Amino acid sequence: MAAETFRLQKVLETFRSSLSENKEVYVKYYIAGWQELVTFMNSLGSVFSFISKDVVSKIQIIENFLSGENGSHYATIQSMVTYELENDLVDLTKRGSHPESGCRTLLRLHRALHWLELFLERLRTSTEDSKTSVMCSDAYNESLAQHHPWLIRKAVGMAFCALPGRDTFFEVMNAGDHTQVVALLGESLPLIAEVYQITEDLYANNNLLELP
Ligand SMILES: CCCCCCCC/C=C\CCCCCCCC(=O)N[C@@H](COP(=O)(O)O)[C@H](O)/C=C/CCCCCCCCCCCCC
Repeated sequence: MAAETFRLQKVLETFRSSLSENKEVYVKYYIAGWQELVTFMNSLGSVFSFISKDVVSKIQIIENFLSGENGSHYATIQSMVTYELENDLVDLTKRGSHPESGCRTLLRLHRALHWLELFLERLRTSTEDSKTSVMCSDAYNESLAQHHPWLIRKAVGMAFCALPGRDTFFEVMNAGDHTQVVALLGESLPLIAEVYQITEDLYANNNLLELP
């Protein structure tokens, strides 16, 4: 079977589809957006496979909830939070009988979405001599790093050194020439930021931002 081709346009479409009219976030499209990003990361080589495996396992956990008998409660992030909290399905302070709740699993992807937003904004405004490894690690240090232990931070730091240059990145995004990629990034970023902010507010209002 031919490997799936990444297109930045598809990421834009899935995150756009994830927002309902009343600004709820559809879980199905949220994880479809992540699936697209995994395709991108897989095309960068096996040095990133420990990262994509983690994302894939989190996507799988959420997909299992979605296709399970209580799947309808997982239609949006909002309904998932209500359902899991009302039914005591979330380990709130320490890991216990619900170590892989939907809320906790999605929180890990949510934090990573912040990294993505910061990184893509750097990429959008970068110049020819900007280094993807520096943009990536600056964005990482400002976001995800504070949630990762030393060992993971070290491994991630090493993986960043293997990142291809800016030109290759733009090429793999598969969205035309540099000007077109920059324009599409400009279109995608507000959507990603909106999805991020809606989720952040929801989690903050329910004291879920530090789930173990
Ligand atoms: C539009 C295309 C351009 C950019 C495309 C980028 C594609 C990026 C795809 C995925 C990004 C990484 C997502 C990482 C999710 C990490 C979730 C997490 O924090 N997991 C940790 C905690 O989970 P639990 O143990 O509590 O269950 C887990 O311990 C982490 C394991 C692996 C390390 C994760 C490192 C994240 C680094 C982020 C930068 C990735 C750079 C990719 C390069 C393109």
